[in-house]
Amino acid sequence: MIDLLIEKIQEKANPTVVGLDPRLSYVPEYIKNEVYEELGKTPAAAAEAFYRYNVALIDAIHEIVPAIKPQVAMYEQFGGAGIDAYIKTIKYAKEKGLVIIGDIKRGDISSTAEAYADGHIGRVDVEGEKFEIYHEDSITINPYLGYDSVHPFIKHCQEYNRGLFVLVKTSNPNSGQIQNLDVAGKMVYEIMGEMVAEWGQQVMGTKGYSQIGAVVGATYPEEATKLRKIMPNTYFLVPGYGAQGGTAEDLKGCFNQDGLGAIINSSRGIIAAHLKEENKMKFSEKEFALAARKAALAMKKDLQRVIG
Ligand SMILES: O=C(O)c1cc(=O)[nH]c(=O)n1[C@@H]1O[C@H](COP(=O)(O)O)[C@@H](O)[C@H]1O
Repeated sequence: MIDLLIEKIQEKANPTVVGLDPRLSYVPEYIKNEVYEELGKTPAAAAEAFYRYNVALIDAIHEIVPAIKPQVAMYEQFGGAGIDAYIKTIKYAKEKGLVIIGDIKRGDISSTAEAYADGHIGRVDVEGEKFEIYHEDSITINPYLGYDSVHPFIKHCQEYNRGLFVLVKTSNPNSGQIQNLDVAGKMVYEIMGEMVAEWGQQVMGTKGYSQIGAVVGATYPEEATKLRKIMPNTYFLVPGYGAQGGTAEDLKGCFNQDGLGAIINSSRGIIAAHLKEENKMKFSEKEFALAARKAALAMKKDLQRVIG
């Protein structure tokens, strides 16, 4: 997965991942009206609205960005239909050549982690027949239960050429409550960074980076710079740019000298660009995907300032 991700980043000259975190309030009225007519005002209609919205967004951005990151909570809140919309979105994006980072943030004891790993980045077994269910190229996981909870995922990265992005230093305001605790002279996030770097050595790709990446928030540039040194061969998935206040300047420390090492996420900043005050007059309701495309192009340009 990591080699493919790097290839796509280089091909598009753009280290951006678009977060597909749909909300009904972002979906234009004409799409909602269509699905409500077909399915009523139901969870199934909400899920179908998300799918149609995503298809238009993917059509508009797939030539600009290398990857998407669908956030599973947005879909699974609507039950089975929501999960179907999540899977259909992934299949559609893969047909368009995009790399998929499934933002599922799983973490549990080893036997349960195996089931998550089988379903998301491996195969499920039904009486000896193997099935691939979600088709993500990589997923996010929460490592704070320790190595036995992470190992089943690493095994699948080896077996199926998949990737992980492991939460190390998250972007949210309270992330320091635990992640910045000082433990014998080191911060918890630094210790986690060391562990992730070490785990990653088991599954190195061919371009100097591991299949095991790390989530490092754009909102904590100092921590990101420290982690870059602790984890030279680890790709960073960096959320927090845009809507959460992270700027291109804050991202400098996330990249290596080779201009690689980080992929920057923006969700609301791209997929809800049509709702920004300054865009409301520029784009009609039907042009929401064009607004997203313009936002993705603006982000690409902004990032080029820091990586050259
Ligand atoms: O793992 C993540 O993707 C993630 C980790 C983190 O530390 N902070 C964070 O915001 N995220 C996700 O990144 C996305 C950020 O969305 P925007 O703030 O709208 O760009 C959401 O899907 C979050 O769940």
